[in-house]
Amino acid sequence: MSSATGTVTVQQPLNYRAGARVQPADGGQLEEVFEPATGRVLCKVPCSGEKEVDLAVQSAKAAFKIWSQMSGMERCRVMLEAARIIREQRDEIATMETINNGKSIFEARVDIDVSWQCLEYYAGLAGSLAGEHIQLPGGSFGYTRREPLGVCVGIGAWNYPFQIACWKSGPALACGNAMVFKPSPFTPISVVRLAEIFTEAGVPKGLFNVVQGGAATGQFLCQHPDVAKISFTGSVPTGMKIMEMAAKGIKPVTLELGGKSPLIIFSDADLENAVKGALMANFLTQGEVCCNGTRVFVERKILDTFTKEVVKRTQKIKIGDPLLEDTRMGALINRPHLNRVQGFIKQAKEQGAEVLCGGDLYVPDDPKLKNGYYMRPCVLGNCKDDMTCVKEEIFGPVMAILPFDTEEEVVERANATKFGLAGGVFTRDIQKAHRVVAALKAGMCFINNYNVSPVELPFGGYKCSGFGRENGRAAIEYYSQLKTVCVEMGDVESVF
Ligand SMILES: NC(=O)c1ccc[n+]([C@@H]2O[C@H](COP(=O)([O-])OP(=O)(O)OC[C@H]3O[C@@H](n4cnc5c(N)ncnc54)[C@H](O)[C@@H]3O)[C@@H](O)[C@H]2O)c1
Ligand SMILES: C[N+](C)(C)CCCC=O
Repeated sequence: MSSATGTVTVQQPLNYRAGARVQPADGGQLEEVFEPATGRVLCKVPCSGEKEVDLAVQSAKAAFKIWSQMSGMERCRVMLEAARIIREQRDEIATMETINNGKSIFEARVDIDVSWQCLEYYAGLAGSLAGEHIQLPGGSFGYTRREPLGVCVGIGAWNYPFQIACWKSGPALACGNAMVFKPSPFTPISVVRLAEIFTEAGVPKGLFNVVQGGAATGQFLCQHPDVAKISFTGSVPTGMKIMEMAAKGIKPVTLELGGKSPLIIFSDADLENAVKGALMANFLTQGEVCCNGTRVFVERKILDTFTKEVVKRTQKIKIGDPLLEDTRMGALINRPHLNRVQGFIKQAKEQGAEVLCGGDLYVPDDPKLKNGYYMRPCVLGNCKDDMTCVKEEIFGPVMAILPFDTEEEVVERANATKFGLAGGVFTRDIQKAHRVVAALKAGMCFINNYNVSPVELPFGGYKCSGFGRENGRAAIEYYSQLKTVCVEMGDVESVF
């Protein structure tokens, strides 16, 4: 694949089954895949039908028999090798991600680093997965075994295509499972590279398969009788459908869904860090980040100073060709999504919010970028809690600033949402910081920073933002099951 913006075409098949790229056995409708930076079509991908989904699941089932019998240490070695290859190919994979997603190359490299770190982390855990030994009366005893689930399905969103696949396959494979992964039809490219890397590293052929397609393909996967678990990253409405399908087969699910997270800035915060934190909380990946702190509550005493500084720095964000080293904001994922984000800004204005900066379309000077999906990052002032822009997930570069007066008031307002993915607080008062995060109804809270993602820390939501956890030791619980064995050392005392 050539690597300059506007020059790429993707020709190889993007399904991956039994250790090789394949055309789907029953590929139906063709999905056009766009390069967000230019609006060009990168390729057309056939959506996998029921037959291809079944072949992928059967391929995973066969590999599961081998992989699940290997020791944790053997699995560890293979996963470490996969992590090493990703590290070695970091720039190439990051370039693919940027071309398909539109995010800056600077950020894509960070995503790839987080990806190999995730595989390394779970490789490290694989060798120490163990149960317990429990003594019982008369010398009898019991023990528990941590066993894999079987074939797990991963369904991903388009904002972190490679990273999401690693966050799911890392713990799944470490626990001895196989996986069939379906990326978003908007970003089908980089995950196939991950599949190749796993094979190169030495996983049994078929252990990690990729099927391409949209909702229909996803449904075939979720409904397949040989699938043991579904791990989904995406929107709340799709999450509900996934849960309904999983319920029919009593399949466990992990749901990583949307958010509308609060970021609370107290007047005693280090202003420089708070401003940087607010930008990190809103403008990574063009604002298309599930855990973004898009409701920025600012203590009234510092509202003007904080807002002025945030606006000044937001206006300086370098937008443009995402493959250029100094670009910090690339293109949104596609035209309909850009229009949707613009619609939210229009509605915000109608409802009385003030656009303090940005929000308009951005047309780069470079002629090859003129059909790309760019907009200027936006800061909204004069926001009220009941405005649509404050209640709904926009999933674009739009920050809403809301003043507050007391701790009690801001905690109540921060929690007044159906979502509960993340939250953040900036203050120098350590007791206040811990008190506030303890009161926030959110799964991932940050104190004096935002949107950092160490793989050692569990990540996941409360309320409508989902359940189950990715990353950290916690994810092991969601990719394994516990078998209890009760061992009698004496004679059977029968009641009959
Ligand atoms: N919590 C997290 O970790 C996290 C991370 C990234 C994105 N997200 C959320 O994802 C959303 C944006 O992503 P999106 O637009 O790709 O979400 P989406 O729900 O439209 O799609 C997500 C995935 O589900 C598939 N899908 C759609 N309908 C399906 C169905 N009926 N059955 C099975 N699969 C189906 C899609 O093809 C895609 O692969 C946002 O709400 C964002 O907050 C959450
Ligand atoms: C890596 N981040 C920035 C924490 C994002 C995690 C995935 C959410 O969309």
